[in-house]
Amino acid sequence: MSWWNRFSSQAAPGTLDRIMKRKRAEIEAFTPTATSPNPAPRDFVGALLQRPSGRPVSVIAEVKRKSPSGGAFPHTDVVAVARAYEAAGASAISVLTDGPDFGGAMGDLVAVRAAVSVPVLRKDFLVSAYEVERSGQFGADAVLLIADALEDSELREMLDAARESRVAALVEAHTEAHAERALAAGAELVGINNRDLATLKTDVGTALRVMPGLRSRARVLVAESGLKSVTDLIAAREAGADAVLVGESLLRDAEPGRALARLLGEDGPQP
Ligand SMILES: O=P(O)(O)OC[C@@H](O)[C@@H](O)c1c[nH]c2ccccc12
Repeated sequence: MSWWNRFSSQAAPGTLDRIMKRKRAEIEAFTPTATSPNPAPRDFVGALLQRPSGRPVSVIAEVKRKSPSGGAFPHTDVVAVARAYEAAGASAISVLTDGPDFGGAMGDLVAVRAAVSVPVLRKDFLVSAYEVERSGQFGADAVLLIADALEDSELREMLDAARESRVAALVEAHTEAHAERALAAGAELVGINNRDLATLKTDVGTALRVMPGLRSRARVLVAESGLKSVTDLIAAREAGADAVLVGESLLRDAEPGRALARLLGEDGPQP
């Protein structure tokens, strides 16, 4: 890396910092709506632990219209893609609800949940217990919490809110230190993100290095980001993953459902 690149990447605020600033400003303007009863939650943990036979791991398949690292994806009908994922064997669907950076909306979560019967994860940059509760009211069976971006006290409050709302919480970390913070705060489901959300650089070795040290203490381990092949899934399984979270490599395909079937090793009838 040249001195200029090193200088400019240090000088520029990281992507995660930029998004979290926006999210923390948004929450102030967030007006509570009338609360509706939480619909019967679907069992996210059970879905990830019941690995269908013959598959290396359970897959949480993600829908998003764009991303800061990947640009725009060719599919805009996230409901159709979610249906195709379910038909191809996804154990759960991850729905990006952030608008500015991922082209999503809460309406996508509601529409996807109505269209599939597997559990649905709300993927966003949540900053408060109130948003966790509200996610459940909109039908999220699980929420993502990003340990690297939250204080310990926030993480605890949000985990409490998730338990009260009967919403599963997948706590994501990019480093071993943040994964330890997640466990200390009481997280049972831990995701290791191969992508550094500050620099957007992805190293699929990250989860493989960090997961073995967490295996005995996490109920569910998920390897996240940058996964493309059956080999990647087998490596994740061998490092202790129960599930993987995959978006981009499926969304780049003309047929994301077929791409998922291939990833699960089901490329048509076996001889
Ligand atoms: O599209 P990919 O590289 O397969 O990655 C999916 C998912 O892991 C990624 O979208 C993600 C992981 N953690 C996040 C936090 C916020 C936004 C997005 C993410």
